[in-house]
Amino acid sequence: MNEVDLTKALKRLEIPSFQFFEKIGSSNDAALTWAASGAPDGALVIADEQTQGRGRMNRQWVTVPGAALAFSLIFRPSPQEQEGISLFSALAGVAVQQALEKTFGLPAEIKWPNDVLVNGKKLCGVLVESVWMEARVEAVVVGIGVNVAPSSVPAPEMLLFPATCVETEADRPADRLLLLREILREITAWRKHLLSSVFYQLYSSRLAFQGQWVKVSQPGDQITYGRLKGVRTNGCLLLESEAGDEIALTIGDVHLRLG
Ligand SMILES: O=C(O)CCCC[C@@H]1SC[C@@H]2NC(=O)N[C@@H]21
Repeated sequence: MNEVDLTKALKRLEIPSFQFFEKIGSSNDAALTWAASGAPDGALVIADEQTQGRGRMNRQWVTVPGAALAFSLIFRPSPQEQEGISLFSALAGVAVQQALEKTFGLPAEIKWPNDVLVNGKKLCGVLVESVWMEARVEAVVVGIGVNVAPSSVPAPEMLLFPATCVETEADRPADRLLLLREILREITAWRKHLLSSVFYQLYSSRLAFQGQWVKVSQPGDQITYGRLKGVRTNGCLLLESEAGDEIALTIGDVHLRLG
């Protein structure tokens, strides 16, 4: 990946401005800095390699050069979007899921809130961070990491959840820039429908583990068990407890409950 190819790939997409780094700490950190100094809505930070890539709940996210996609988008939510800020996280999951389904014919699913799985293994993670100004969100940074080539998949002992990559699942070489284009196209298209029932239905219909018993690990070593019922329109996860009560969760890691 280089700046010239990237410029060509981003042509005719609604990306007002971008920063490319061959090597960076974390594209989310660069995007947060740029957001604080006036980055426009839709600006993109992309890196070929990250040395301090971050995942949800402060986990490490490894990005080796030449093998993955690691990028962060900066959004300036409109007054209407302020009502559904949490849906930017779902937007990233839906966009990657759709791009993989349409471009590679992969049976991609979304592990709530926004990991993308293929055949039960994770190939994309999303880290959403917000910049607040009093009660208003000034900017949302949506960081997306996709494992594209096999060398992007960390060793099993480094993983909390089994992982895979696009090329292994599609059984063919994958062009990172083509995939980036498709993801960005999906993000732009679905952002226009973020608060609509069509978006909600798509997100719900691609959710992994529907109707299955799951375990949700939350910060502070809290664990919640239940049958996965779906999501609310605001993106909360809905479980049904063994006693039949409804449980709504705003944060956590979903795993299938074994036994
Ligand atoms: O699965 C997760 O916990 C989320 C992983 C998010 C990784 C992406 S890669 C691009 C952006 N920069 C980061 O440091 N993290 C996100």
